[in-house]
Amino acid sequence: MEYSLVCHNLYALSASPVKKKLALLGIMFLLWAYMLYSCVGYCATMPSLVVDSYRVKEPEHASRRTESGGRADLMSKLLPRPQGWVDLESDYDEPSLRTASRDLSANDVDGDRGDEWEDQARVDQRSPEPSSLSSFSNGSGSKKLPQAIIIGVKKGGTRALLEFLRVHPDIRAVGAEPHFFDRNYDNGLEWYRDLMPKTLEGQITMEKTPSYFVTREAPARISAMSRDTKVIVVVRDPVTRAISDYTQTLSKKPDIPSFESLTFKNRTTGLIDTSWSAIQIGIYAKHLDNWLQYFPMEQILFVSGERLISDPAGELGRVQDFLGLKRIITDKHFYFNQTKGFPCLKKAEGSSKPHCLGKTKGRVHPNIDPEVVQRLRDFYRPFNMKFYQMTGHNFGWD
Ligand SMILES: Nc1ncnc2c1ncn2[C@@H]1O[C@H](COP(=O)(O)OS(=O)(=O)O)[C@@H](OP(=O)(O)O)[C@H]1O
Repeated sequence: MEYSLVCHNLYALSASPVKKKLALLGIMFLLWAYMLYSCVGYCATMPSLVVDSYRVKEPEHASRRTESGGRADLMSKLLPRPQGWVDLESDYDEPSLRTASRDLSANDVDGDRGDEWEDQARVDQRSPEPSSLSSFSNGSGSKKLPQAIIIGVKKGGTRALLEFLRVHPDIRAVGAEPHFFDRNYDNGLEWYRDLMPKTLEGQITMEKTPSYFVTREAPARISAMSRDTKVIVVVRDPVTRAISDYTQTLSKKPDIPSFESLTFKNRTTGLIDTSWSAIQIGIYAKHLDNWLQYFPMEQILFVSGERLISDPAGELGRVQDFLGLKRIITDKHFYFNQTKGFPCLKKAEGSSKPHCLGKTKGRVHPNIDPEVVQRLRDFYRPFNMKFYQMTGHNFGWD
């Protein structure tokens, strides 16, 4: 009886053209609802760190708007959450490097992020990456702990390296700095894993947090996660690095003392203040010593911050070899942008447009008294020599 009723209804439906259209509309609606449902699910699986960190920076009215507006919330779920082009700065100094009077950026954690909104706007317009798309369509891929980490050094060129590496189809990376092995270790490995993008078999998960290099506990913690983790250190002339570090702080706190006065404990005796983190970070040999207690040299790759600017493809070639990847990132990917004064990508990851790093990368440094620069060169020389010896590579800073 029921069966014949259904048959009858189906027959009636197929008989009338109006009803046919209605049925078609109904099917389309169901398909649309299914896609919407899948899309919300997909977006919800994207790592929330980047978005969350932006929320911190969102103006108050914006967050109020999101809290009150269910629609805005739904839209924010539907829009792709990008991982990339977060030119955030590393302005967190490891507590061990802080002193009450000398750490000028102690209250300045992530204080430079606002400068990068320009870049972020570009990210939001980018189409999802191919691997994201495949995850979207078949739900494949899973979040894995990173197999390779850029551990430093602050102001060495770590952002440039990570953004260049992301062009490689076999590398997926977190955009923001997780600071797991220094600040957020208590959150546990599952928290950390959850920040990672989904990867397919054979893809490498990466992150960069430049403060790890100077964090005493970091090597032991990373080794405890996996002894096989590959670590990459971008090193730069410690004197220029210190000035770059100071320039970053100065951009946020224009009233800080001069570089010259911060450099010395006592200007008359010429005694360098090694408790100032800007100076301390550049004693690479000392920090490396700590890493060598946990990692063999073969698992550490040193990238020259200088060569990353003068020959990005050359340095990227070495990094791809180190990671066991095919050399896909080559000269063809870069062009030198005269206005920026730095190499830029012809096509950023997931985009067809050229891209340079944001304005907090490649700042104009203040002029520093040449005598002070010379004094710092003399100070770093023995540490640099030791570092060249340890790494078997002369970086040419002296
Ligand atoms: N391609 C390209 N574009 C722009 N900037 C480049 C590039 N390659 C290297 N660099 C240098 O990177 C320096 C910033 O280093 P980091 O990204 O490690 O800084 S941070 O620690 O994450 O804040 C930044 O330092 P400053 O010049 O002192 O601003 C740059 O010199």
